[in-house]
Amino acid sequence: MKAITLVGSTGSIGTQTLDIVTQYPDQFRIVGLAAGSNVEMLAAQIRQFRPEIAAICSEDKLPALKEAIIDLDPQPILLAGEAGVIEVARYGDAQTVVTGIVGCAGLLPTIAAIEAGKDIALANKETLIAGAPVVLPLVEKHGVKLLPADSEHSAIFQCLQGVPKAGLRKILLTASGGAFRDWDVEKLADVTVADALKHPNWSMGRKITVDSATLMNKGLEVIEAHFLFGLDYDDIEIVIHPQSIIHSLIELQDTSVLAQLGWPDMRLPLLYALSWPDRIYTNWERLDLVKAGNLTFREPDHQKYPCMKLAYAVGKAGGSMPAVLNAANEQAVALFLEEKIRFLDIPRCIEWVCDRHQNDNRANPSLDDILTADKWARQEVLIATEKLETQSRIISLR
Ligand SMILES: NC(=O)c1ccc[n+]([C@@H]2O[C@H](COP(=O)([O-])OP(=O)(O)OC[C@H]3O[C@@H](n4cnc5c(N)ncnc54)[C@H](OP(=O)(O)O)[C@@H]3O)[C@@H](O)[C@H]2O)c1
Ligand SMILES: C[C@](O)(CO)[C@H](O)COP(=O)(O)O
Ligand SMILES: [Mn+2]
Repeated sequence: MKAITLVGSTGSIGTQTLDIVTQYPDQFRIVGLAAGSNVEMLAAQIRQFRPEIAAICSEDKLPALKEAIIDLDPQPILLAGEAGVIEVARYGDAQTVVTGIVGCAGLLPTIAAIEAGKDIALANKETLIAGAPVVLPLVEKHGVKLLPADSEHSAIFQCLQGVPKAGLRKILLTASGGAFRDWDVEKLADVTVADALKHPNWSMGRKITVDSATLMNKGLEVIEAHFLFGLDYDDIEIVIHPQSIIHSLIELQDTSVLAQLGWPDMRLPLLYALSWPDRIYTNWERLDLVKAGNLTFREPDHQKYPCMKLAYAVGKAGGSMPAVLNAANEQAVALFLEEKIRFLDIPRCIEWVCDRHQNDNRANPSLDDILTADKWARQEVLIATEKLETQSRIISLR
């Protein structure tokens, strides 16, 4: 029985992970749960999974959480705030921590889990994109496993089983193309939040769904793949695959290509991150290639979606620049979701902020450097939106 802790338990990744635990009570048990502010759902999860410890980040929600489970005996340890979430991440005999927190908010809990010797089932990609210069050495130092749960990186990881490290030549990251893949570029100026949240294939949290629509999710995943698998950026390619059946591919030195296929269902990469190196039998719908139908592929449109090239350039720059890109994206997407900026302002703001960090890029950033860069970038986005508004200047996109 594997003991797991789940941070971000009330979100898309979190609830799908708990669906797995519910289906396999003989395989998994929950040690800790942590959420942001959804006190009702967290209370229900505590009641169902009876963790030893739980935390809610929004401190003002702690009294309501205590009240909601006051009848439980024994009581879990209940904590609040960022410190509480961090404590959950490092607590007890959990062997694996599933990182389902959205954004760079997942960085410190992930570091705490690694330092406590826990394997990481990595769904939260922002943690690695922003924090790799600190996270990867800690993974090495503490001898823990970093198991990819992002669907593409799980596909690559699955294909790599049994492949010698020197055998890998290229990674081919597939992309659905997001909500606007069939829209004319002229129409993107006026898209609404509701439009952007209509992902063609996956049901996900709001932030990542907008990232899929801007293709920044794919740009972030290029950086994620570089850090996870060590390939140069020029050997990581993006291919648009509208059906999201092939979850990515690897090309080997002899030009052979291996792929992992399945229905677009995040439970599969999550389950493999928890069961690796074993495989657990499921009664989930098997892939039916005839039912899946035609599998098509096309080149990414870098004119329509500048976020991908921006991410490649930032990844190659390295240092603290990926942390700046990530934070600027988080802030810009949040402003878009609040209907304070337009969809096309997202890449413009990010590029403006990254341009302004170039001379301050820290080649080997410490954790403090990363956190400082993150905070700076979020502030800079607010300045960028004013510039965009007042100067109505169209920043030339590369
Ligand atoms: N969803 C997918 O299919 C998918 C696939 C691949 C990778 N990912 C990655 O997985 C991560 C989560 O994505 P998601 O779609 O599950 O997001 P989501 O549905 O928005 O859920 C985010 C979770 O994080 C919690 N949270 C937010 N801020 C927090 C904080 N400061 N401390 C503790 N918990 C906090 C939220 O809590 P409350 O709701 O209680 O506020 C919620 O449980 C992202 O990094 C995403 O890129 C997601
Ligand atoms: C489900 C997924 O892994 C989230 O990262 C996938 O990447 C989303 O689809 P898209 O190809 O980025 O649109
Ligand atoms: Mn993905």
